[in-house]
Amino acid sequence: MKKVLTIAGSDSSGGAGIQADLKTFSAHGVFGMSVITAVTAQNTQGVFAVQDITPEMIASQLDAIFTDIEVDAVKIGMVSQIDTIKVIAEKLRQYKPKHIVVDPVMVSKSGYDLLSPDAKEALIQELIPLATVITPNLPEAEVITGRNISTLKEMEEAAILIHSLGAKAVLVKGGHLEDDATDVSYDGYEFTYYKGTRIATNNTHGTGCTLSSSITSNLANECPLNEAISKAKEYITLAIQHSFSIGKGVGPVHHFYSMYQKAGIQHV
Ligand SMILES: Nc1ncnc2c1ncn2[C@@H]1O[C@H](COP(=O)(O)OP(=O)(O)O)[C@@H](O)[C@H]1O
Ligand SMILES: Cc1ncc(COP(=O)(O)O)c(N)n1
Repeated sequence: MKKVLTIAGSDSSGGAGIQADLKTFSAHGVFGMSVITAVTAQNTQGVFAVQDITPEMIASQLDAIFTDIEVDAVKIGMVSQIDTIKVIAEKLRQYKPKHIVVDPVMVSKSGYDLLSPDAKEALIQELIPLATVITPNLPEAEVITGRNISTLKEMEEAAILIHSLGAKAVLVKGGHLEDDATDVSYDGYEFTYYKGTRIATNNTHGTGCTLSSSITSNLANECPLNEAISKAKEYITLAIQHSFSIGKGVGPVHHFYSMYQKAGIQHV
């Protein structure tokens, strides 16, 4: 079985972060491991508190995994602080995993800063050059490039700029577009479009975490990048189609829809 690692924050409500990543890994038949960077007190309505894990403890978690287990692919999510970013980058440069998917998480859907505003530059300088693929949503791509982005053409231009910062490939996600939820990737040679019609639902908590974890699983399973992304797009689309309401706010996506269908288990 392939072994994949998420380096991310914990979401107590289970819709995003580490919890979404581990559910996605299980649904893809890969063995999931986690390095927790921060603990959030969070639900479907918002983020209420964050406690960052110390850089020393993050380094220890990474050492424990990499000195013992061969990791097939890594995904990076919420990284919170400058020192968190620095220690992760240092350890990944040391251990050199084959695939690194960077989801540059900045602000939660509920509007809370999950990345300290002063850490944006560190994320750009330290993590982008390590990325097999980086998966910004539109607001994140705007922060990284310093440009307004609202059209497919502007998404392509942003992808070129972010690629020039050192990522091997860039996937600009269109979840925040006005109409279709189409994503665009650029690998330095060509653009690829991953078309998606917008699903009318409020339950999109953790969509970005899920998409990047699905790409990570597919890369671990030796899919070429474009195939890893297009399969992940199919997975997130199905997961959003079968998303459901828990609590009073933005609900989670459904990770196990196909598995439950095959097993004849009645799903929500
Ligand atoms: N309402 C929706 N209908 C269909 N696909 C969506 C919807 N919202 C997001 N997506 C897709 O989910 C994935 C995550 O995108 P996005 O929501 O932009 O990321 P983030 O969670 O980082 O903000 C992308 O593939 C995007 O196109
Ligand atoms: C710990 C953690 N990591 C990532 C997200 C982003 O997810 P979303 O954009 O759906 O709020 C989150 N809310 N919490």
